[in-house]
Amino acid sequence: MPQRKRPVRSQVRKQRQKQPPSIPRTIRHAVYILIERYRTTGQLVRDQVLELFLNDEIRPQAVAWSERLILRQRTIDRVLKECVSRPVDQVQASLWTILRMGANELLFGPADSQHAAISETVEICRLLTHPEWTGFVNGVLRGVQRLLTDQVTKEIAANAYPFENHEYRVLNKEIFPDLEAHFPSYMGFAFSLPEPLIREWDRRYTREEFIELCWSTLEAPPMHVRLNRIAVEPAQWVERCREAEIAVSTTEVPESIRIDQKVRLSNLPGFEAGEFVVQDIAATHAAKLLNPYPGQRVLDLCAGPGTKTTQLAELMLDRGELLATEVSPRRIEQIEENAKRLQISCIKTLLIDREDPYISDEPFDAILIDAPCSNTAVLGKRAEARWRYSITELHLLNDIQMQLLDTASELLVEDGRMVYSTCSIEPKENEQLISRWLETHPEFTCSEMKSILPNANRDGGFCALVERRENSEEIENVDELS
Ligand SMILES: C[S@@+](CC[C@H](N)C(=O)[O-])C[C@H]1O[C@@H](n2cnc3c(N)ncnc32)[C@H](O)[C@@H]1O
Repeated sequence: MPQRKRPVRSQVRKQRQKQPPSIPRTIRHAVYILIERYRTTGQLVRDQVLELFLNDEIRPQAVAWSERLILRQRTIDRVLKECVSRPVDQVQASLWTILRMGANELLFGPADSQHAAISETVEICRLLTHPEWTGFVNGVLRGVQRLLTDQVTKEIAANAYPFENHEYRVLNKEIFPDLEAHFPSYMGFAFSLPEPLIREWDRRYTREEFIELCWSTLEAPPMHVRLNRIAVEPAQWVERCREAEIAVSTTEVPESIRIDQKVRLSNLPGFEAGEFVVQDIAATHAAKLLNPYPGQRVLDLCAGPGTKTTQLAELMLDRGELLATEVSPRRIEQIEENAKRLQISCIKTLLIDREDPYISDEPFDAILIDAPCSNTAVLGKRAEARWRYSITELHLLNDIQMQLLDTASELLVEDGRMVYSTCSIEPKENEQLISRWLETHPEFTCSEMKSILPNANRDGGFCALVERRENSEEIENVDELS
């Protein structure tokens, strides 16, 4: 992305006088504010959107447009560079944001709104009191429009980019890298993924698997809810949805139900009564692998916002002690809100210090370590996560993950069980990390692993059961789901 040159003092004064209004006047203006704040502060769109004055209808749309822009940023930039005649590093960063907004709408919005996409984006320049930008923005966006055709194809091609439903929208020029000579590079630009991740996936997967995986990073899978089995039977809940004419489907996991239409959570049966939480099927495996019993003393080490904590409590039939620890005060609040809504009383929360995590003098029977990770198994849901991925970041995460395993192992009773889980598909923070940790902890062994690749219907993820060697066999069972 182009870097803004350091402004001279008189320009700073001029810019201060030209402060844009803080209350969004239009949806595009809201998108501009959200993207600029994300660019300059790193604050996530979802975290900042409530600070803007937006009505309930416009807010989700502004979030969707902004997140799509962030997610498809690399593809958008590739197209824009084709249409911008001046050197890209001479375009101011906020002007580039406006170009990205227009290109986002042209490339991914409905075909019949192209005229509005250009004229309304140009209007943003005036709203921001930059009338001098209008001609340039208009010219570049008309260039993007000229690249578009109304054709789609099922095949990847250097003149086509992934659009929707596994179809590629055809451009009238080959602007992406040549497929035969530079296949991974094509994938990076067309699917808007960072180079280091593309290189990893190219090494690990066949071409078909690679393409399928990249498609899964573009859109969130359908929403699933996990029913609170203490409060409700799946068959009854599904029946109540059908009576309320809400389309849902049962899945291979009895308590996980797919929601097949757009609906507010509060309009699903039993929201207030705590009959369900939103949770993807892939995320349900870790707590089940830990399999805590009623009456046990259990630790959920990285618990916020509490989705798996409540699942552990349900498996314990709300009997015993379940300590949920977190380093984030906001996430502690969320765990407490979730426990309250689900009417679960065995959960206690504890805010801990990242550097010096004192948790308890008493050991635990079972421990879940749902570690912070690169999120590569849920990229379709987390628009910004792909841009955090790097080898350096992975090393930093590995240090935290190793530390969490150390902390947990010291708090486990002699015959206790611990499960390490991530929402990543990177062996470096999954299988390989567990192997490395076991090398320095020969008293432990891994007795089961589950690795799930994401696809159009579900997230991916990883979980591993780790037990003390005296009480367990060598690896019995490695379960690979793809
Ligand atoms: C993958 S999320 C956990 C999701 C949660 N288990 C659930 O199902 O809702 C990882 C969490 O670990 C927390 N975290 C990060 N570093 C930590 C540490 N050193 N100790 C404990 N928690 C940590 C983060 O704040 C984040 O909430």
